[in-house]
Amino acid sequence: MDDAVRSLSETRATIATARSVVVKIGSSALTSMESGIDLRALNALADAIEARMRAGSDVVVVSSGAVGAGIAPLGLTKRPRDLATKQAAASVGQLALAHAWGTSFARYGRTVGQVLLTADDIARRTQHRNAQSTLDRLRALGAVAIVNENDTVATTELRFGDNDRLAAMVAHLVGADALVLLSDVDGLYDGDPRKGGATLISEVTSPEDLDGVVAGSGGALGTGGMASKLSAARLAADSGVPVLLAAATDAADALTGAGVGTAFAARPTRMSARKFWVRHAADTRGGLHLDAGAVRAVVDRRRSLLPAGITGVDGRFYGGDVVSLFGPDGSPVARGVVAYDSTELGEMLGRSTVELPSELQRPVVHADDLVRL
Ligand SMILES: Nc1ncnc2c1ncn2[C@@H]1O[C@H](COP(=O)(O)OP(=O)(O)O)[C@@H](O)[C@H]1O
Ligand SMILES: N[C@@H](CCC(=O)OP(=O)(O)O)C(=O)O
Repeated sequence: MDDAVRSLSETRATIATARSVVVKIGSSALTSMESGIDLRALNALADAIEARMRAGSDVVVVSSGAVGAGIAPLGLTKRPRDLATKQAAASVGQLALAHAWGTSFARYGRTVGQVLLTADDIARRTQHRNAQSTLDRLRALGAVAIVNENDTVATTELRFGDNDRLAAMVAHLVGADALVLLSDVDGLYDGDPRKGGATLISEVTSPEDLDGVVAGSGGALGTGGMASKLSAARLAADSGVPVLLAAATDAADALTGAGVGTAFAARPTRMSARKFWVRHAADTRGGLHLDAGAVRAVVDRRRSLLPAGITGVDGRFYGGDVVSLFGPDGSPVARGVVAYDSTELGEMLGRSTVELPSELQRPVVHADDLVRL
């Protein structure tokens, strides 16, 4: 480890030396309303990413900017608000964006592959695994994956909502050691920096560091603003991936030394892929209502859920689906993979395991498939 890395905090040193990195670039840093893609900015980003790859890291790029890149070519003057025009702009812009990344990395003889994902792809376990294999294979072949949401097919319900969240999901999907969010702002401030008087926060190590922080909306081209970056940083950190939020114009510094921007510490142990999927990615198909004893067993004592503590079943689901678990007051306390169909559970409710036939004696939700909220 060189001296520069040694003098950084542990979180920054981890990001600076991470073997596998997801780099997310926001629309505001890559595109403008008047002229679409900013090729100079994109080339500078590709330079910084290529340098990091040559230093031995694998990099996956999550690139926003499809809608932003489609505005000028379609003769529009502002970011569209309605879904159909946004999707039309994205279809024009994504083509230009992927082409621009391809041309830029070609300067180094590096190939790029386009990976467009919807939230549904991450929520369904087989698609999730397929996306994982594609990203792994691209990496193994030395190509850079350029990931974006599949905007032209993602409907309101199936959207990630913002690419910060998508990037945090991808970081977990590829087992990244660090996530770098590059934007038009040089880090997290305690208030909206556009309003003046705000102070840069250099490091976030616990939720208390965010007390009093006002995360405002984004620019004219950005989607989620600072609130979505904070929630993505929390999601990544919660799953064991440290995050650096920095300005895209500082990409070279962010990717070589990690000495700029705001660093978010990760929790020490990485959540298993299965638990991450249950907690953050999977759609829930129904719910189980628990009595107070079952909530104590599942939440406090980390036990499996047995039929005796279940008082009600919501919705129709099948064994293997993810369901929500609710406490006696109706608030969600956990999520987990259910072992039985909703129709089977009806007769099992409230009964102790020994009273049930042997084929119904497995826990309803096994402790290994259960995440507390
Ligand atoms: N507390 C805050 N700290 C930093 N930036 C903030 C804050 N609140 C609001 N912002 C604004 O969030 C913007 C970045 O969000 P956004 O436009 O969605 O970026 P991107 O396109 O990179 O995803 C910045 O331009 C900044 O003005
Ligand atoms: N998928 C959209 C990006 C949406 C988005 O999250 O944008 P941003 O807040 O700039 O990261 C696009 O490419 O335009």
